[in-house]
Amino acid sequence: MSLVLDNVSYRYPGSTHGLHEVSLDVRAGELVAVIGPSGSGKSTLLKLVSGLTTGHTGRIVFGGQDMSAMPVHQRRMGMVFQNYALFPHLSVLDNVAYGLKLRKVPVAERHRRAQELLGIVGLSGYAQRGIGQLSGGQQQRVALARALAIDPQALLLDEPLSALDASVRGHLRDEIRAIQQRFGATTLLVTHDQEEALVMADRVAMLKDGRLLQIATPRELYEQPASRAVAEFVGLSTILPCTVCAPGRVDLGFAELHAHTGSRPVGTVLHAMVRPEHVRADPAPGSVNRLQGRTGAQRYLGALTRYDFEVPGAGKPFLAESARPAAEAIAIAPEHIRLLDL
Ligand SMILES: Nc1ncnc2c1ncn2[C@@H]1O[C@H](COP(=O)(O)OP(=O)(O)OP(=O)(O)O)[C@@H](O)[C@H]1O
Repeated sequence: MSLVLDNVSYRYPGSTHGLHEVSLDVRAGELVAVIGPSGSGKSTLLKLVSGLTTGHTGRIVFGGQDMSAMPVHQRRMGMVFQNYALFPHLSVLDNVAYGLKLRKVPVAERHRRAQELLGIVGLSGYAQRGIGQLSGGQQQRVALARALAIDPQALLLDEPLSALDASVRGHLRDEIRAIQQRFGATTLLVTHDQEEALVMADRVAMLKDGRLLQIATPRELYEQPASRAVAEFVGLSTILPCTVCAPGRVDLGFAELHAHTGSRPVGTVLHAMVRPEHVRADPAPGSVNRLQGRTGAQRYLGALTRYDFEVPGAGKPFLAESARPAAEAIAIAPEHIRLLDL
């Protein structure tokens, strides 16, 4: 079932913070990751969809039905939060079966279903354990099994992996994605981990100051950010102010470069963005967009070295990545200069 937010706004009582005119459309079975700086409204968005927070304007429509007046437990949405919110006094099995008990499913049936889900999340032998006897990763799986037990039509995941260390996180991330696809659950995933968003999501929605800046596939978001705020938040880049000085050319003050200026008239002021992997080291003399300078700070990353390349007059270095740092010059192909309108 698809989830549609249509011009949704919410303000916390007595404050100006919240969500401002957010419209987005999550297709049936799609996983949309919600990213953005701290305080941008990610959790607020999820709480409004879940019904834990009420009082928005605009419409939240799930499966064609307006959810505004529907109580939380009728929404058939499975939720997993950062702190798991498991019941410490209940066994693993009873935690997973909890939502079914609320829905008055008979005991034998709910235990059967809970066992089945524990199998799916890889915890078959743990049904009778207490929550305190589980690792963080195992607790996270219980939370996921509990969310899935009610056969949800939507999954709302708020930083579900943030408490886990990197190796468990990577593994569980793949598992959550596989389970989500298997269940075909329409999913919103809040994360502050960009890599998690890019790897797991069909599309990524970026919020800032309670507003939706862009929703796009991970590739589009990285390669074609719609604004400077998105470009700065997603991945590494060098962003410099520039002016269109002729069709197909921009003036950065210290150099003129060939770039795809499109229909922008001469004199347009904007920003040029370059990703580090698109900075070519030591191009032949006479190459297009060749810039002379010197390599500054270097960080060895194994297969690659990430380094600063200082071009006189640029004001800040170009961030570059290549097998070996440039000795005296770099070049950036015109198609790799992304122009961002102000
Ligand atoms: N109960 C509340 N009362 C007033 N303001 C709140 C309340 N909860 C959150 N806010 C404010 O609303 C804004 C959005 O908060 P929200 O928790 O949605 O952000 P977030 O993007 O999830 O942040 P984080 O990444 O830090 O978890 C913030 O400015 C926050 O301070």
